[in-house]
Amino acid sequence: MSDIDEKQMILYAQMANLVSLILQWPDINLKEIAENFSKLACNAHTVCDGELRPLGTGLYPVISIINHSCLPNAVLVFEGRTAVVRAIQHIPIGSEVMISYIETAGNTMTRQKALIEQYFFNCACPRCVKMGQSDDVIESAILEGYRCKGEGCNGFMLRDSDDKGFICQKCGLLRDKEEVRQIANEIKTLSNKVENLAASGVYGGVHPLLGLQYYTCGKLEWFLGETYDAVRSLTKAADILRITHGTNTQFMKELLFKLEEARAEACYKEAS
Ligand SMILES: C[S@@+](CC[C@H](N)C(=O)[O-])C[C@H]1O[C@@H](n2cnc3c(N)ncnc32)[C@H](O)[C@@H]1O
Repeated sequence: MSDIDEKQMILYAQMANLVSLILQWPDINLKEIAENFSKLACNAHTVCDGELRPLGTGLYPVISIINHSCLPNAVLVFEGRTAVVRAIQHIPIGSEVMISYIETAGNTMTRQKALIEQYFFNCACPRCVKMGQSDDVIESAILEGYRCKGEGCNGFMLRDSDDKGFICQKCGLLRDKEEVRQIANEIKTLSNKVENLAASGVYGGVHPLLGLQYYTCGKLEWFLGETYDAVRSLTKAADILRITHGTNTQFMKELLFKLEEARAEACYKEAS
């Protein structure tokens, strides 16, 4: 038994014990409960909102028969509590529909670790088999993402709740407007690089995270008064996300509404 298996087994046994303590049933079968936790972990999916923020965990029997690939041909999204699988490329008859269980924007080592720890398998998808090759090394560098530049801190920067700037989730460092501008440029450069990779087939063409990156970038550009750039980014976001998310969700309606608003503002600016 590997260290990971042992750690997970201990965790499930502890969780089963907790259930037993809460329920206080005389004939409770601890082994069965621990096994059920283990089955749940392998078969459940994280329910997310339109912007892929996790809301909870759900068990969907039909969805749980779908295998994983880090280069999937379909995506799993949620419309409220309803799970929807959408093709993101043409899937020939007889080919397996595959979704990603994890964040595909991680580098190969990070993805492999996540899959082993939660799903107990070694992924041999077309991206994972390239581990260590030059393509994989370049991809890792691109996927490092935006990190806090605070001394000694490597936390991630996220938009703060007031939408005034970016705040590090680890050390609390706040970035001012000029730095937000730099971040927008970095995201744009990153998105363009990811788009180039997508075009070369590494991401399979359409990816919800790429669409969300354009969406974030468009909102930032709009916030900075760069309306034409915002229209361009929001249009790219809409082109991708209408495939991965459909057009009927509240999230997409908001995006399309923002795009219309940005277009109207751009027209007004041009006319005045
Ligand atoms: C949600 S289930 C998927 C359906 C499962 N293959 C079945 O037949 O019921 C998740 C489990 O399937 C297996 N699995 C999924 N994708 C895989 C892949 N690409 N390679 C190997 N095993 C995979 C792993 O054992 C994982 O824990």
